[in-house]
Amino acid sequence: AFNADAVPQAPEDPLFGLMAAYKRDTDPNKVDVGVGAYRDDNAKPWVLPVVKKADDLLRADPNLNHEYLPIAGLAEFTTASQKLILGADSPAIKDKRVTSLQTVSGTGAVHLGALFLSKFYKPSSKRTVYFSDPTWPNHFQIFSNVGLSYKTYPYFSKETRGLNFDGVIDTLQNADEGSIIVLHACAHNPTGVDPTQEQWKKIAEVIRAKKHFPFFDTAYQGFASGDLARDGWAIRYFIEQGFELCIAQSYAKNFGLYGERAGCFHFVTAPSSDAQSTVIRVASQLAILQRSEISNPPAYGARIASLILNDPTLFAEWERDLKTMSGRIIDMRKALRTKLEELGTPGTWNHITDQIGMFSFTGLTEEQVLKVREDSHVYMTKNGRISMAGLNKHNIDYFAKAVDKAVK
Ligand SMILES: Cc1ncc(COP(=O)(O)O)c(CN[C@](O)(C(=O)O)[C@@H](O)C(=O)O)c1O
Repeated sequence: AFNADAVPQAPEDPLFGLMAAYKRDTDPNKVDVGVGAYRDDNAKPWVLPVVKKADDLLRADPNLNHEYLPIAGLAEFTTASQKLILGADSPAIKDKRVTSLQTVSGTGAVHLGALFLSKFYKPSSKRTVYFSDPTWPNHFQIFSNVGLSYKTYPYFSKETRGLNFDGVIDTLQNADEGSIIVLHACAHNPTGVDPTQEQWKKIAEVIRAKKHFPFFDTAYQGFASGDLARDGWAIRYFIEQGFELCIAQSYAKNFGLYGERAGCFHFVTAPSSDAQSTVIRVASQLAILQRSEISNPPAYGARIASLILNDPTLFAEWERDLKTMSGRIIDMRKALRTKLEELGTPGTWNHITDQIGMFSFTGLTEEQVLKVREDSHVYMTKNGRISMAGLNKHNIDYFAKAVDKAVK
């Protein structure tokens, strides 16, 4: 007998709880700056025009069916995904040192990587995973679920509201040799603070010196700078430096395929004479894990993304759609900073425009976050993160006044 009555109540997921609370709120002025999902200037979800076009093409295909995909997913999708994040001229692709599997979005890729490492990365010795503090909250439970213990490296400086670079370096320097280091490739969630290229080079030096293993999580390529190659710079630099690493790649945001769960996992091995046979063995073990977890990944989102990634005209249109999203977010950053400065809201607000990507780490305290929710029906995560795409011409004045009221 199971005695399910012994199962304890789990806490509600903070983010999905916030989304549900927002949906329940009937106040006409309510503002959702919670979930990291793009909204247009009317606070509506935005189906990228290029995704609509790809959808029409897909539905017009008379050979379209609902057969299983291979365990590793749609090959034209994973191949195109490698080129997108590594660069078409990547030495890792040329040397066939990378293997990729289509996953259940970014979460599935982080999980598959964590599961693989828990089984094969220095299994006989103590392994520690390091996350930035703060990080995407789901990182903790994904890695704990596969039995890997974790610590954090300081990442955000409250004083400068920028990167605590010394904190990063010192902690990685003093971490046990050969730790797994989870790094946000660009548009850090939740802080919107990224290392400069010079700082990335120093971080790579420490990771090399300590024989750490880099695990990149990229969920916002194209959102940080609006330029896909630039947003992939850190990963490409590490590859140039010859690192062996993992990459979890989400297409939720940059294709707006949130609920279709389109993503990819890449394992890159270091240059060596038997790199290709290593990658083939790694691929075989990843396939066994994927088979037991999901058997094979969902087809629709990958087909849409693959059509766009593999067609130069659609790709160019996608880049324009990306600029529409990243451009509107930047406009909202400028507008919000200006409004808060005009209101004389206590504190400085340059970090709203200094930070990049989808989120702003406002600096609001937990009680101010609760206050802005109770008084003004504004929904942001309790760490003070706001998803800039939740703001628009119609609500930004109201939002700025709500923050001003909570902070004063
Ligand atoms: C750093 C990071 N990595 C991976 C993911 C997973 O994304 P998916 O599985 O949908 O591809 C997110 C999404 N994080 C959120 O945008 C966020 O609001 O933080 C939200 O979708 C979430 O799941 O929490 C993320 O921010």
